[in-house]
This record gives sequence, C-alpha cells and structure tokens, in this order.
Amino acid sequence: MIVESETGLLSAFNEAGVLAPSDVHVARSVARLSGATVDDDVLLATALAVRAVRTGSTCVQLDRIAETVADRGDGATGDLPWPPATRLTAALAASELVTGAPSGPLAPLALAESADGPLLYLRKYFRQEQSIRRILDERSATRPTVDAAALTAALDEAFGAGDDTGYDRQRAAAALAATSWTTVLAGGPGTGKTYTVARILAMTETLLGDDIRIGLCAPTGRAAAQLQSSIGEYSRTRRRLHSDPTAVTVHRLLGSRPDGTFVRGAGNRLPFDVVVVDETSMLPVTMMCRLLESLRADTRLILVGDPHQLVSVEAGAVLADLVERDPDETTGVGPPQAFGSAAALDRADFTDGERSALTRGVITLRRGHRYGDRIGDVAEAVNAGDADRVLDLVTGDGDRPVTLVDPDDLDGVRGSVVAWARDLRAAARTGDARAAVSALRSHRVLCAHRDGRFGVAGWSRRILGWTADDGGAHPVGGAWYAGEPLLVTANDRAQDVYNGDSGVVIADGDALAAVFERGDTIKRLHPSQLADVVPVYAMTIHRSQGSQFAEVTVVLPPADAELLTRELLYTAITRAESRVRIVGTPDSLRAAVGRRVARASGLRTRLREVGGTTSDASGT
Ligand SMILES: Nc1ncnc2c1ncn2[C@@H]1O[C@H](COP(=O)(O)OP(=O)(O)OP(=O)(O)O)[C@@H](O)[C@H]1O
Repeated sequence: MIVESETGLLSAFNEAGVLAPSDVHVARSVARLSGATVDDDVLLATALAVRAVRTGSTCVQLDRIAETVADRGDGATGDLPWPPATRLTAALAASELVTGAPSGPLAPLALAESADGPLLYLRKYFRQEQSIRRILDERSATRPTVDAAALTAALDEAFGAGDDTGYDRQRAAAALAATSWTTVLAGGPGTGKTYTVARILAMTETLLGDDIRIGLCAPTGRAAAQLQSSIGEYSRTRRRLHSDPTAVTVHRLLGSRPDGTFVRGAGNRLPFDVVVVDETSMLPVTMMCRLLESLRADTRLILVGDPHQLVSVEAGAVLADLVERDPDETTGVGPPQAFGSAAALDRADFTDGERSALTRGVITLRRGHRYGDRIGDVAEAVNAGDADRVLDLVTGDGDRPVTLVDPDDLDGVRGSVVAWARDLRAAARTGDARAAVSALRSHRVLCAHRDGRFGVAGWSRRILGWTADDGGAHPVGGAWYAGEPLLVTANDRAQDVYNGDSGVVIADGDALAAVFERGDTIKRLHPSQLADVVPVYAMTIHRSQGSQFAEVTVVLPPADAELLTRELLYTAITRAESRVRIVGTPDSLRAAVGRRVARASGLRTRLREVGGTTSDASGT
C-alpha cells in the first residue's frame, strides 16, 4: 500500500514495496516525538529499523540492507536510491535520534559497531539485547560448586548404565547443567531433549535435595502441555519427582498482566532453583530479556530447543544466536573438573567447535531416537544448505524415506490421503479412541501458506474432494461427523486443549465425542466443551511445530515465495517419523534450501555503541 502524503526517499521505498505504510508512519512519529530535525537519510534508516522489527530482526545491518531486502523478495529493490552505508552511518552518528536532543535525553535509536558492521536499532531492542548479554555474562562468570563424586553418583542414578552404543551426550548434558548457571540444550527432533530434561531434574533433586523448586515453561500453551505430559509421565512411571513441577507458558511464569506488564522482574524475582524453558527457538527477544531479568543469580537455567526450527513471529532468534555466539567474544569460566570427569570428556566425540561451545554452556544432542536416520540425513543436508545433496537424496528410484513428488502427478499422495481418511473413519465409527488418534497421526499434509492454491485452503478443498469420492462424509452445515479431524485454534486452559492440538471426532454411544492424544493418555471432550476448533485436512508448517506424524506430505509454494526458507523446510521434514513426500519442483526445493530466515541481531558478537546516551551500552 502506498502512503499518498509521503514524498522523498520514504516515498520511493514505500512505492517499491520495501517499506509498509506502518513503517513510514512509525518512523515519522518517532522523529516528531523526539523533536529533532531529521534529514531524509536518517528518516529512511528509522523506517528501515521499524521494518526490521516487523520482519523479525532486532536491528538493521546497515551495510547489508539492500541485500537483506532483496533476499526476502520484498519489492523491486534494484533501482532504488539506496544511500551508501558510510553516509547513513555518519548521518545517524550525528543525529539527535541517536545522541539525544538538547531538550531531553530521548534517543529512540541506537547505533552500534559490531563484527557484522554497523547496526541500527530501535532503542528498546538495543536495551533488551544489552540486558540479555550482560545477564548471561554475569551468570557465566561463576559456576555452581558441585562435588565430582556426588555428581557422578547422581548421574548414575538418573541415567542408569546406558546402552554402551557410543558416547552418551545426554549424560554429558546433565553434567553440564549441574555445573553451569546457564545451559543451552540443543538438538533436532527425537534426539531426547525432553528425555534428558526429566533426568536432569531427577539428578538435581538428588544433588540439591527433594525440596528444590522447579519452574517449567514454554513459549506456547501447547508446548507447555506437552512438556508437562512428558515430565509427568517420567515422574509417574520412572522416578517420582518430589518437586512435582507444573509446566506453564513463559507469560504465565512471569505473571503477565492484561496491560502487557509483568509481575516478575528485577525487583521481584522468580523463586526457583531450576528453570527449564522448552521450545526456546520460539521465544522472542522481549520475553527472553524479561525472563533473564526475573531470575535469581543462583537459579540454574536450562534453555532447550532446536535452533534450526522456525523462530518466533516476533523479533529475535535468541536460541540460534546463543548457539552460534562467537566463542572469541564471550567471557566466562570454563567447565570445572567435576564436569570433565562426570561427563567422561576424555572419551567424548565432540568436535573442536563443540568443545568450545561447552565452555559457553551449549551442548547439542545428535543421535536420533525417534525416526530413521535417513530422514535425519535429508534434514542435515537442508541445514547445511547443500541443495545438490538434498536433491540427490530425494530423487531417483528405490525406497527413499523422503521423496520429491511432481505437483502434476499426485496419485501417490492421493492414495495416502484417502487411506488415511478411511482408517480414520473406520476407527472413529467403532468408537475406538486409541485407534482413531493413532490413525490421525499416521499422516498430515503441511503447507507453507494458509490461503491460495498451494496453501491450506486449496489443499483442504482438494482433500475433501478426494475423500468424498472415496465414500467419505460430506460435512453439512458445520455439523461434526465420526472421523472428522479437528484442529484447536485457541488456548483453552479450562479444558486443557491448546492452539495447534489436533483431535478426531468419534462415535460415543449414540452421540459424538472429540478425542485428543495427551502423552500416554487420551482426553475426551463433548462437542459443547470445545469453542475454537476447525476441521483439519491440511495445516500450516508454522502450526505443526512441536507435532509428530508417521508420514508427512509437504506442499512447497513456487520458488519465489518469500515464506519458502530452509527453516520452514527443515521444520516440515522433521515432523515425520518414517516418510516424507515433498510436493514441488526441483527449483522450489533448491530455493527453500538456499534461502535462510535472515534475522539480524547483535547478540552473536560484541557491540560498541556509537554516539549513544546510555552508560551501560559499551557491550563489555
Ligand atoms: N537414551 C535414550 N534411550 C532410549 N530412548 C530414548 C533415549 N533418548 C530418547 N529416547 C526416546 O526417544 C523419543 C524421543 O525423545 P524426546 O521426546 O525426549 O526427544 P526430543 O528431542 O524432546 O524431541 P522433540 O523435540 O520432537 O520433542 C522418546 O520416546 C524417548 O523416550
């Protein structure tokens, strides 16, 4: 959309589709409120900083703006009058928006030098990053005192003898968590992150006493419910956790108020000895900052997640930043001898890079415990950006776990979808809840977009047509039928169902019920108890995060679709346990592997503020 009243540089960038009207309006009001005189270059830079946050970054990399915008496919960027980075940087360094106006200290922008060149921030995000950096540095300046023999005994108790099929990174992760104030536990799906967290909690109770307080949380209600179910199952069936922790959303843990403020913060810290955050990749920078500010210095923090997955829709990719932080730029003391002996480091298979990451509290689990290694091979090639290898793995004859399907030849996909719907109906009509949820998770179609021919809407229509031809139900007027797959679209704590949960309608005597799988149990609800549900024949890859299906069909949009990224493809592929069909052309697959979610941030390297007003902003 075009802002009619706009002229000059802003107008050109708005008309080209680089700046949205909101970027222009916010930049104008930032300039007006500060009372500063602002030239065209500075105004453009301000609008680009607003745009950066809108597109998920915390800052603009000033010497890469044109490339970043072009990478995203935003508008026609080639002919635009991009000001050179040196001119922009000089104008910003002298601008009152950065230095503060004589009339007052209000400086809505922050400019910093970094290894990635000059970075421009809206000051709020600069402060948040600085706060995260400072707290993490303070936390890594010391380590908890742990007795080596006690640690080894606690690990033996929590992990048992092991299966002796290689070095046990899960045990090493627990040893790291015992000897660090902050631990990042990374790994792909099914590498046993949750399995390890349960044992870390058991080990911590052994080391610190049964009366410790544990905070469990995740960015979404659904991820919190899943964490609760896994830890609850461990506590019920393997070893009772005396602290009996309850998982909640990060918002709830911090006591979010309706006005957007939080009960918890630097002046009112969380009471826990251990805090675990699951699915940390989805945590935006604002929440990470608030969480860190709310922790006592002697609380062990364990951040769990898969840094290759899609990130939060809000600004920031903090988990990936922490995993990829420049080792030369971080401070802190290395792991103590207790870690080395308890983790049997002398027998470890860590690379040099991984050993250096250990000193920053970062450990990555690599061995898949859930799906065939061959899906893992494709996922790894996607992460490595190796499109040739990905294409090699997914094309050609033979039984391949991941295959590329020609969009004009959908017979195989149709066969799978029809069989899925048939199994679902058969189980649902007999009222067999367990068989129905198992049929439900046997297959899922995932799309990048919600709307359009390649999106959820188009594919849902197509699938309904296929299943109707096969004798499936024609849903009439929104009435439920046995065998209908459902998707929950809003959190409902009272019923313990969350946005993104899927369930299925089954016969329940003469009536119908909706059933949902919750760990090893099944939740049964009457239709009247469910407010926000829709039928689900296909879902977006974003929504599928945290779910697993036996087979997955991934529909790729055309190669030039902005949403089509490596992270999106990786997330989609790794939803499957045994088989993936990718519907798309070799071109769209190459485009997906080649395009990364580019999120600029200053967290990976040291920063030096330029012309700023804050005394704590040196980044040292
Ligand atoms: N060391 C192990 N020995 C036996 N089974 C294991 C081990 N580690 C994990 N598993 C099993 O593998 C499966 C996947 O583990 P888990 O759910 O902890 O993985 P995850 O990394 O949390 O996956 P996701 O990110 O998809 O939630 C579970 O059934 C778990 O019990």
